[in-house]
Amino acid sequence: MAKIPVTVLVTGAAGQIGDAIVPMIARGIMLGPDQPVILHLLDIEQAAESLHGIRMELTDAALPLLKGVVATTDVVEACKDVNIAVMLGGSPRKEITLRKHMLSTNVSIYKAQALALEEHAAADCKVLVVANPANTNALILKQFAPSIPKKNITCLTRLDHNRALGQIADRLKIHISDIKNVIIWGNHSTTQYPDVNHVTFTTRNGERPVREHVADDHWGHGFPWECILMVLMGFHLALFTLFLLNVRKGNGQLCRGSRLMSSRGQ
Ligand SMILES: NC(=O)c1ccc[n+]([C@@H]2O[C@H](COP(=O)([O-])OP(=O)(O)OC[C@H]3O[C@@H](n4cnc5c(N)ncnc54)[C@H](O)[C@@H]3O)[C@@H](O)[C@H]2O)c1
Ligand SMILES: O=C(O)C[C@H](O)C(=O)O
Repeated sequence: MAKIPVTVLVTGAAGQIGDAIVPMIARGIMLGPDQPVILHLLDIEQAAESLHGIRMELTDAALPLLKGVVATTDVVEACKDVNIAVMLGGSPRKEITLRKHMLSTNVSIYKAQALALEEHAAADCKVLVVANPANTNALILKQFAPSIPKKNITCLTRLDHNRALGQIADRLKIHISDIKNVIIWGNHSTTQYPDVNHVTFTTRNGERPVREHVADDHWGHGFPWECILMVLMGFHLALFTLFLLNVRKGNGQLCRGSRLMSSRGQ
């Protein structure tokens, strides 16, 4: 028997991440190949044309699992009967800002959207907050949508763990599947502590501690500020300071410029 469609809200659907994940949700990548979906796409007036374009692309694709699309700039219409909300809407971080600098803009957006979800979404709605500061936005959402069970509200912070894995793999020229015991303490901000103290990686001779290995080689040459850090702090400490900074701030994105500031495709 065919399953009942699940209504999925994507806020900020016309943005970079929305553009990438909306077709994935419509193709069953999020909920499975036999789960029909109805998509509710929300964005602001300034993005209405892009939103319309996304809707037209979904129509053109004639996706078998897609049972309906509501593309709107009206938060109440967007939140009606929603079972799952993926919250991307908000301002992204620019090159010189930190995630906490997005508080004033994004928190007011999350308050309004929480009130609409509280009133119009399904009682057992599940919410994933992505827009930054993701953990604070999730907290605001919980405060202003008290009838949504707390355990149903989460925010995306796995990126920090993946980023740490990627940095270590890149550094040691190994695959991420060979790395164990990365820990991220704290939240998705510059106050987090990506902890490599217990990290090991697989070698032909068994498990080796990462800290022991990186102390031996010559990483960091060619970047003047890294060399300065190394002189000031000593090689080993500087190495891990750079690792901390890279994971906390997502420096790869800083290199790619403000248009690609957030992590589309990561
Ligand atoms: N938590 C994480 O790991 C993580 C990873 C990547 C990106 N992010 C965050 O996700 C968010 C989206 O990233 P992006 O690259 O798609 O940004 P983007 O700027 O390309 O897209 C954001 C979209 O939100 C829309 N928007 C703004 N205000 C809105 C509102 N009130 N209601 C509905 N939509 C609104 C914008 O018009 C835009 O289309 C950013 O806040 C970014 O910092 C978080
Ligand atoms: O840092 C950002 O603003 C986007 C995302 O949260 C990231 O860590 O890459």
